[in-house]
Parts: sequence; structure tokens; C-alpha cells
Amino acid sequence: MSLCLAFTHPFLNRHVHSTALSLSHPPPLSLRFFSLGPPSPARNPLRFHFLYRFPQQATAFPAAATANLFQDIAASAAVLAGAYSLVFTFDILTQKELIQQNLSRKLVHVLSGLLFAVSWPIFSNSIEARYFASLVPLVNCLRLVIHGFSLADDPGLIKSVTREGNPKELLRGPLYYVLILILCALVFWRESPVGVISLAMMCGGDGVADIMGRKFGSSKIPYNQSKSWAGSISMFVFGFFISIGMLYYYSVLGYFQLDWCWTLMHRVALVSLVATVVESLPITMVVDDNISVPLATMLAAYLSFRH
Ligand SMILES: Nc1ccn([C@@H]2O[C@H](COP(=O)(O)OP(=O)(O)OP(=O)(O)O)[C@@H](O)[C@H]2O)c(=O)n1
Ligand SMILES: C/C(=C\CO)CCC[C@H](C)CCC[C@H](C)CCCC(C)C
Repeated sequence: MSLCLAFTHPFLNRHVHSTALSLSHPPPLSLRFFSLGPPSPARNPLRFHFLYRFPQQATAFPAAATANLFQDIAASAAVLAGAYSLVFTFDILTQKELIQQNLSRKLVHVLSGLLFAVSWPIFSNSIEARYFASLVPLVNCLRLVIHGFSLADDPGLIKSVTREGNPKELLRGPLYYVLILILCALVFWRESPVGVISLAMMCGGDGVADIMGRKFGSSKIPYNQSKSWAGSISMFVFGFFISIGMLYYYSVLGYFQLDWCWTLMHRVALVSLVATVVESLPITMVVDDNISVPLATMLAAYLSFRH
């Protein structure tokens, strides 16, 4: 069995190579790559890839370009509607006092980014698809700025996304959060595991750490009395499993070809550990978790998956 994962990075315009780790015999050098998209039948005779096709040059196929454009517009509209619906739902739940404001905020934190990453495969395979997807966090970014400066009033947004109902809170954690979503969509998209792992850690890991830490966090971390072992352990565990889930989701859809071996698990566990340690550090007054955690994860995942 061997690990085989390499991807072409559209912005870095280079292959991020990976050594192949073979338990039996090293595959030929040419195969020591993460392969993206529907691998050639010879390599994967049994796997059906019904979604991912290699990005098309739209100009070569005008009909395909038109179909892609309509698909991306529809996908952006659907995901944007989902974003508004999510916030509206938690606003109603908070208003009816079915959940506390803090829990509402954290669940929006956990679900928004993860559902955004899960939605990426509904966009087309055009080169422009990532830009259409990024429109959704961009619109939400503008929404946060407008309401954060109280240029307009949206009590539902403020109630479901802030700690104490102060509109200015929107200009910190939530704003950094959507900027990271834009960064992951534009730089990593469906072509690199780094983006989805970073969102899994920021949204899933950090969000659950808060929920579990507030509830069970009596035993504090020695170097940071505002964080607890329960919160950090939850971040590691949930971050790890949500990352694995994301990788599996994108593998099944044909975007990543992963050999599900212990080496992959070790790499994801290492990235999850790095993110957990960074999140536990007493640096929130200097840099928000919604910046430090995803950036640390991106670096760790890039270094971990390149060799
Ligand atoms: N490793 C962690 C992380 C969080 N917490 C608990 O969750 C609370 C909020 O955690 P924090 O990461 O500081 O959340 P913020 O990002 O600051 O909160 P918000 O997202 O609401 O801005 C902490 O005070 C603590 O009670 C914890 O016990 N252990
Ligand atoms: C409370 C938050 C961060 C603080 O730590 C999260 C704020 C989320 C934004 C208000 C809404 C972001 C929506 C996403 C860009 C798109 C979600 C789409 C999905 C289909 C629901």
C-alpha cells in the first residue's frame, strides 16, 4: 500500500510533490504524486467519478462556458440563500430562547464554514468557479462591515452572531472568519486538501472546543487559564475527524485520490495537534483564533502533505 497524493496548485503553478510511502515497494517516481480528479481508469478501475472533471478552458467550448456560467450563478445564489437561512434560523432559535446566544454563535461558527466547504462541488468545473463560490463569503463580509459600523440594522444577524449584541463585534471574529473562507476558496479550492482541512479546524475544531470547553472545562491549561483541557482535547478530536470526513468526501467525489493508510491519518493528526496547540496559546488579545488557527493549519498541512 502506498501514499499517493500530489496536486497542481493553480496559483503557485507548481506540483506539490509528495514522497510515496510504500509498505511493500516504492512506486515509480512518476506515480509519486497526489493525483487530482478522476484518476485514469488504469489506476482506479473500480472508482466512479461522477462529478469532478478537469477544469475546462471555457473559450474552447462556448456551449460549455454558458452551461458553466449558469451553473455557477445558480450555485452562488443557492449557497447565499443557505447562508442567510442559517443565520435566520439561529436568530429565531435564539429569539424563542430555544438556545442561548453563545451556543447560537458557536453553532453558526461550526456550520457556516463546513457547509460552505461541502457546497463547493456544486459549482462548475470552470476556472472561474472558485470566484463565484467566493462571492458568498464576500457578500457576508460586506454584510458584517455594514452592520458592524451600524450603517444598517439587522438585529437577527447581531443576535445570532455576537456574544453580547454589540454590532462592533461583527468586525472582529466573524469578519476574520469570512475572510478566511474567501482565502481558502480562492487559494486552495477543490484542488488542495489544505483548504478543507483548514476550514475543518477553524470551524469544526475551534467551534467545538468552545462549546465543550465552556461546558466541561473545569481543568484549565497551565499556561492559559482561559482555556481548558476539555476544550483542547475536543478541538483535537473533532478537528481530526472532521478533517478526515472532508478528505473522504472530496475523495469519493473524485477530487482527491488518497490511499487511506496510517500515514495519512498520522499527517492529519499532526496537523490537528498543531492547530490545537496554537488555539490553546494565550494570544487571543494579539491575534484572533479565527486567524491564528486556520493560518497555522494551512502551514502545517502544506508542510505535512508535501513530504
Ligand atoms: N481550548 C479551549 C477553547 C475554548 N474554551 C472555552 O470557550 C470559551 C471561548 O473560547 P474562545 O476560543 O476564546 O472563543 P472565542 O473565539 O474568543 O469566542 P468567540 O468565538 O465567541 O469570539 C473560553 O472562554 C473557554 O471557556 C476552553 O475551555 N478551551
Ligand atoms: C459567528 C461566526 C464567527 C465567529 O467566530 C461565523 C459568522 C458567519 C457569517 C455571519 C456567515 C457566513 C456564511 C458563509 C460565508 C456561507 C455559508 C453557506 C452555507 C451553505 C450555510
